[in-house]
Amino acid sequence: MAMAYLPWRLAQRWCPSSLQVTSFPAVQLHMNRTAMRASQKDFENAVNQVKLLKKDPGNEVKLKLYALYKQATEGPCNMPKPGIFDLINKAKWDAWNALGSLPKEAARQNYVDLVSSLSPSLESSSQVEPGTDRKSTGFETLVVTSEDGITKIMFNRPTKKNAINTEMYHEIMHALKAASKDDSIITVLTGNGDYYSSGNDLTNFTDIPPGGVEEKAKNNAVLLREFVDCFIDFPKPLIAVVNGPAVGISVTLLGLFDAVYACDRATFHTPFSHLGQSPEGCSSYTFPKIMSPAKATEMLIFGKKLTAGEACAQGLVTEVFPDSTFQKEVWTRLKAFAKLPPNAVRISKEVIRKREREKLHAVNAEECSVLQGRWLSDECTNAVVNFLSRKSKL
Ligand SMILES: CCCCCCCCCCC/C=C/C(=O)SCCNC(=O)CCNC(=O)[C@H](O)C(C)(C)COP(=O)(O)OP(=O)(O)OC[C@H]1O[C@@H](n2cnc3c(N)ncnc32)[C@H](O)[C@@H]1OP(=O)(O)O
Repeated sequence: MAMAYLPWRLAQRWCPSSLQVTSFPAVQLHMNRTAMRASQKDFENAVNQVKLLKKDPGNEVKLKLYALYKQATEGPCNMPKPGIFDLINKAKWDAWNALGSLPKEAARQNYVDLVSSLSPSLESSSQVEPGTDRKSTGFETLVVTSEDGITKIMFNRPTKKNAINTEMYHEIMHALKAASKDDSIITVLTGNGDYYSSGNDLTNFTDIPPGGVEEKAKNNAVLLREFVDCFIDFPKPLIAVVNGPAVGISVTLLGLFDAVYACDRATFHTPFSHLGQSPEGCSSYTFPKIMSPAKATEMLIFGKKLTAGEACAQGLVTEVFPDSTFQKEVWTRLKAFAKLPPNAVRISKEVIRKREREKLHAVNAEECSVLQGRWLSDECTNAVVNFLSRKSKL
């Protein structure tokens, strides 16, 4: 406990051989780049790099570095457990012991990965400009940034109302997997421009592979299931900052978020029947639980569009803010959340989610299987053709 608030200089003193750190449970820390193996030289460079860090990475990270260093150099924790009043050494022992039997090679790699994420010069795929937040590169459809303990994943196809094309599905999965392993405390999804997201990009239906529509529908059912699984299994608090209207899958997924903040301009619309489709994102299970079966029916079957205020009254939205102050108010709040003790936050999320995880996976599998059939129906085909030929809009 006291550890978490130790000043940087003081913390350095109790870290053996300058500053070594690392990971927590193997789940959290495991390799970013599984195919790669850090050499002894990479590891030594990373150890030296840590000494050059200009900014205090925080005690949580330092503990991780300590544990990974010990694991990489000495193997599994071999020290007697310190007494409960020896707070600092106990925290270090806990961090090291939590790595269990993680192989030295994996610990070395995790150490190098962690240092890379703190130090721009070691990581070619992440760009850190002095004085600004860390901004990911390599995404075509998203802007991903990490700052103040918050990883922000922003849909970035504003001219298409942030419709989710196949590339974006893949990039969101990639960004979520990276966020689950980075040092942020919470992860936020939001949209660039006037929409949060207009849901599935309807042009996803037009590119038919040589195997025909059946094969396309099958592949997309697999993709969708994998995509929704990433939300079910996400280990940190996931927060939606709904900056404007939301449609389809961008609405249904909200039932898997831990908090949803919306501006008063936002609307929530799931016109599945109009599109000849059926609910996904586990909404056939989460929505009736959140808002009562009858209210869920109005949305998911009859396509009733809710205002932000209505969605809040029905429990889908946590709180609504005036558009004029939305960003300022919400981000102030999120920054305060991100200062909470990381382990407590993560553990609480796990306690809440674990009761439902198995059920959610089963619901997801079933919804995707039903949708696979729907995508091959005339009702769905006609709706998509109508939209693409501009005969209909929501
Ligand atoms: C064989 C099987 C393949 C299946 C692949 C599926 C993979 C997983 C599927 C998961 C299931 C998900 C379901 C859903 O999300 S259902 C909801 C789908 N969304 C919609 O139906 C919304 C359609 N869009 C609209 O009705 C309007 O665009 C909207 C009301 C959102 C905004 O209207 P407005 O007049 O303000 O703006 P424009 O229409 O001019 O839009 C600007 C440009 O953006 C394009 N746009 C917007 N939304 C979409 C979209 N969802 N898909 C594709 N394109 C979209 C629009 O066409 C405009 O483009 P242009 O400027 O180029 O004309």
